[in-house]
Amino acid sequence: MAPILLNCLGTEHSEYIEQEQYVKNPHLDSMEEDILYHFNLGTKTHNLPAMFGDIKFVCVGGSANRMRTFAQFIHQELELPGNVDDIRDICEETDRYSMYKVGPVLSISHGMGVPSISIMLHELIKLLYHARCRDVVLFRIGTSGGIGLAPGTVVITDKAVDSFFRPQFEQVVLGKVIIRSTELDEEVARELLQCSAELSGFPTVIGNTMCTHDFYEGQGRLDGALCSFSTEEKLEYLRKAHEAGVRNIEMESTVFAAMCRVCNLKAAVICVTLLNRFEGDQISTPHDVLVEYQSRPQCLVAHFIKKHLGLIA
Ligand SMILES: O=P(O)(O)O[C@@H]1C[C@H](O)[C@@H](CO)O1
Ligand SMILES: O=c1cc[nH]c(=O)[nH]1
Repeated sequence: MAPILLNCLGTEHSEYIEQEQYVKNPHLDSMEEDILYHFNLGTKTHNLPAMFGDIKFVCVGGSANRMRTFAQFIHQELELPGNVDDIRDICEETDRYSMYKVGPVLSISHGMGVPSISIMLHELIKLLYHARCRDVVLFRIGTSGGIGLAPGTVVITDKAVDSFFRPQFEQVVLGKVIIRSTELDEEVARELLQCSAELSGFPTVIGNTMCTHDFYEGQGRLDGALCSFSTEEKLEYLRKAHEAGVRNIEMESTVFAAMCRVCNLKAAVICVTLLNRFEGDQISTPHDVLVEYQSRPQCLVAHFIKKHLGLIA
């Protein structure tokens, strides 16, 4: 079955794709009410422009605790009034995602894997649309497995690629495969690299990020409950990935890049590497070291936000 190319290589099939607004769905305008079910928010029950209209930066990451920590960190970094312990989870009545708003910054968890982040992104992008937000930049701040990098290195994604090293995301819609491009905003990536040079606290590189649909077999690990390949086959695959410019592996970047791109949202993926996959599969680094590693993408993004808000030169 031939795939449909949507917003890939300049191919546009629908006029609405070309509109500048964030949502790309002609059906939304005729709905009386839009319930963002997994956020427990809605257009009739909440005044979304009043609650979220000033959002300029959205940071997303897998874990609810990480995103609460980030909200508290950015509150301190922006020197906002009030107590960090009072920052509350806007989605506390659902247990799907956590969401924190700190001044112009929204911090949201997305769980693990493409389906989980994809549902979150549909509702987030509609939220930004209903709230009439403008000029929003999205960041995924995550963890990953590195390829040929020292653990703790931060990778700013150039292109998000699939398991065949292709810069694309495939979505099955009505039984047909739709392919979307996964290119990210080059300027934001360059600015983030510059932020890293200014902070000079940890190694940072720009490289391709491979997004898989599994942590174990899908990432060529030998330590899952199932494994059908040899150590040599694993290493050959990782070597091929490295040759294709892949520097880290995680599980959300392709759909994140694709949805942001179609919806005219500037976006970046910044993931710290927890291990060098040429050297092993198990994550045996002590907890306190992992916590410090996870803070690195947060520091980079906080620096970027402070520069954009004019708080630092
Ligand atoms: O944002 P996180 O750190 O959750 O991203 C990676 C990819 C998977 O979701 C998860 C696997 O451990 O970590
Ligand atoms: O190896 C790793 C580490 C974190 N997240 C992943 O998806 N893979």
